Amino acid sequence: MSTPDPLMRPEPQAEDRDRALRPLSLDEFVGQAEARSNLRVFLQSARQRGEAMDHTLFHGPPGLGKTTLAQIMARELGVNFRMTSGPVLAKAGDLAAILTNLEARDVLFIDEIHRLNPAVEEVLYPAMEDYELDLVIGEGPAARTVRIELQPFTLVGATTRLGLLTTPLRDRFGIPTRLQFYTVEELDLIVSRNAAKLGVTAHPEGAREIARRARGTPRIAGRLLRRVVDFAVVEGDGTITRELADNALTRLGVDILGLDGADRRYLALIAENYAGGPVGIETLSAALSESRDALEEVIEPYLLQQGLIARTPRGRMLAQKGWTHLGLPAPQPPGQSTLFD
Ligand SMILES: Nc1ncnc2c1ncn2[C@@H]1O[C@H](COP(=O)(O)OP(=O)(O)OP(=O)(O)O)[C@@H](O)[C@H]1O
Ligand SMILES: [Mg+2]
Repeated sequence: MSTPDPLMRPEPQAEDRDRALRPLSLDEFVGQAEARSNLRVFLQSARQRGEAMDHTLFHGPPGLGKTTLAQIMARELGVNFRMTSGPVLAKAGDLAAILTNLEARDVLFIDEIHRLNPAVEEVLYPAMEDYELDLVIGEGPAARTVRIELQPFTLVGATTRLGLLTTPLRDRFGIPTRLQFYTVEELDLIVSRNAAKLGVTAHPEGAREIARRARGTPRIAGRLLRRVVDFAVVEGDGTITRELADNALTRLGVDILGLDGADRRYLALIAENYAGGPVGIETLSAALSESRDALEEVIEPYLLQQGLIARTPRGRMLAQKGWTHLGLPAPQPPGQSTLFD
């Protein structure tokens, strides 16, 4: 898959230094007000009853804080945090080994849980429901099943693709939680706090400019902040002013709505080659040389949320706001004519 603008792609990268900026408690975690206030209740209840918290599923676009919230849960529960991911668990035995090593009330985090192998998923069902593991020992006629009791634990799953989860797995999560894009105000607070953590001075309008152009995503806000700091250090006096942020972001190819080159190519393709659509996702994927998954998981959610495009049964369409953003006139709806034609 080609990702031409790594700066603006919200997926983690090897060079990601997100860790230093990661909030460690629910109080420090900005935004997601509804999810946060519910989690606060469930966490406290589990603590007071001395029981494992119910299994929790976080879903939503990349970089909105799923992994961060899972870590915060373990911390607030005062238990161990064990982390793995769907594609890593190749065999049922891999998961069994992890499950049997959990201590009472531990949090087991499975990232990309929609990519679990079906054989591994089967092991998860009784583990989630009854804290039991059915293991087959031996082969052929000598094979037998042994049941192993597990410590009660909390499974926290994360996925960018809720639709790809099987129904039985989805149904076993007592606390499904959707994460939303952040508002500019929330991102502003995150950027200001992160600037302080990095020891740089940001004017309020400077922080606001970065927030406005962070695509609703804290991971992108963190990454843009670091790049703007680079410009501030090298070309300014180390202070992030609005003008400096605006200049730096424009030079990085981030436009006033926070769209990057890949986003704009997506919009321009629908406008220029397909007269605004509708156009099918496979066609877009081929024309842009981006995988369908990348379009659906990374590019489209924000464009939809911003009202730049619309999803219809016949494909994607450019919305009025999309035409305006590209600086192009929207075509007249069929059957309507202007005064001059
Ligand atoms: N609410 C928040 N407040 C402050 N920083 C946040 C918040 N949410 C996320 N972040 C920052 O954004 C970065 C990305 O968050 P995180 O890794 O939790 O996203 P994710 O949803 O797990 O992404 P992915 O789907 O790619 O795994 C983290 O380093 C964290 O510092
Ligand atoms: Mg994550």
